Amino acid sequence: MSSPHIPTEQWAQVVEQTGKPVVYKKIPVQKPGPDEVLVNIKYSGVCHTDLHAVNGDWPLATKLPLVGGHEGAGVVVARGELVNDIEIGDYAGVKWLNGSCLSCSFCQTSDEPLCAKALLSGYTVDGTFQEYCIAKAAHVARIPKECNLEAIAPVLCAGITVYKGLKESGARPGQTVAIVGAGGGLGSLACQYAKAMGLTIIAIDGGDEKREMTAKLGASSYVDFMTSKNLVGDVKAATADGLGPHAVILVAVNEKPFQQAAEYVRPRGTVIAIGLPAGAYLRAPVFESVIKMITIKGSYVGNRADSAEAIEFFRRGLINAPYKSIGMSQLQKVYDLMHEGKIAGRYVVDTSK
Ligand SMILES: NC(=O)c1ccc[n+]([C@@H]2O[C@H](COP(=O)([O-])OP(=O)(O)OC[C@H]3O[C@@H](n4cnc5c(N)ncnc54)[C@H](O)[C@@H]3O)[C@@H](O)[C@H]2O)c1
Ligand SMILES: [Zn+2]
Ligand SMILES: [Zn+2]
Repeated sequence: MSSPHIPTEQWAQVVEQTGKPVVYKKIPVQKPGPDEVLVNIKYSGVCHTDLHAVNGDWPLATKLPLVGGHEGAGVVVARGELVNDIEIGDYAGVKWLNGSCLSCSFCQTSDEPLCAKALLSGYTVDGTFQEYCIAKAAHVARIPKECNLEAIAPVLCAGITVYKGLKESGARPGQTVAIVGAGGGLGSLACQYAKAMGLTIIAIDGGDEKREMTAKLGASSYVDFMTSKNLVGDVKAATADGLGPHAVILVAVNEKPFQQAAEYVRPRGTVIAIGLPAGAYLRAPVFESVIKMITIKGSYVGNRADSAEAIEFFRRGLINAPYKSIGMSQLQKVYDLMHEGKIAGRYVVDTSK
């Protein structure tokens, strides 16, 4: 394939100052290093993590100025001289894990997200809210040509993360999982992955739009956290025997549900914390946790194999989560809606607009 034309300047959304609106402006296109690729990002999903980065509310500093975004789907347009397993013209995805050292004990044992030297797209290195983004070739997601780049973008963080979380929960086909924050970006994908895995789903979120959406995505019941007078009782009551769900996937952005899950999870059940509300703590009653033999775990994105598997579920047509499209120039509007909790599903930005 002949080399594509690569401009020297491009449009990007830049965080110049934490806590301030993002700035839509032209910035230079970078050149990939020896072990990197340059991906012409066509579409990027907007994850709540991007909003945490803009707000600077996590105990981990971002680079500044910063180009956010880590659900970027596009086409490889250049590669460094050491890269020989991905071709110019291939579809590729830039994920949260932009790169890792590949040689520490975590990288060696497929726990790359735990690498102390991990590079994080849209956080410690520039991400996908630009037309051309750099990523380490080893970590770039391989996307089959038959996949729609717009629809697959949310899989690159939300999909991979919830797929990994569901696996970490140990829930088996036929068992019940509660998805907390089911109407959001991660939650809507969690509904689809859980359905594909043969799990019964209790969706927990707020409002009727999310109730209707999660029902379409495969949830068999819905508990509205905004109107429920006894959330713990309502979640338990949503299981056939009233003993609670086998697993709980926490993808909400508030602390409260992180303090309730241990109370309604089934004896021997597992609570998986994925959402990262600022300054929040998990809470569990010691007595019940012990006599119910509960497991509580964190789950953080996924490794390269998890990523490939999550993409394969999508390629097979098992994952159809709703998304709304908008030009990248409108990114701040998406953040404003997200801040208000008004987004059902995911927003995907088109970098050409
Ligand atoms: N662990 C990881 O690897 C990982 C990866 C990606 C994102 N995240 C984090 O996951 C969180 C969710 O991200 P997102 O993009 O899906 O956000 P989102 O804003 O799209 O969705 C969050 C959902 O939580 C719901 N919610 C709020 N309070 C709730 C409550 N009390 N009970 C039930 N639902 C409630 C909201 O209504 C919303 O639908 C963020 O904190 C993000 O940073 C973690
Ligand atoms: Zn994310
Ligand atoms: Zn490492």
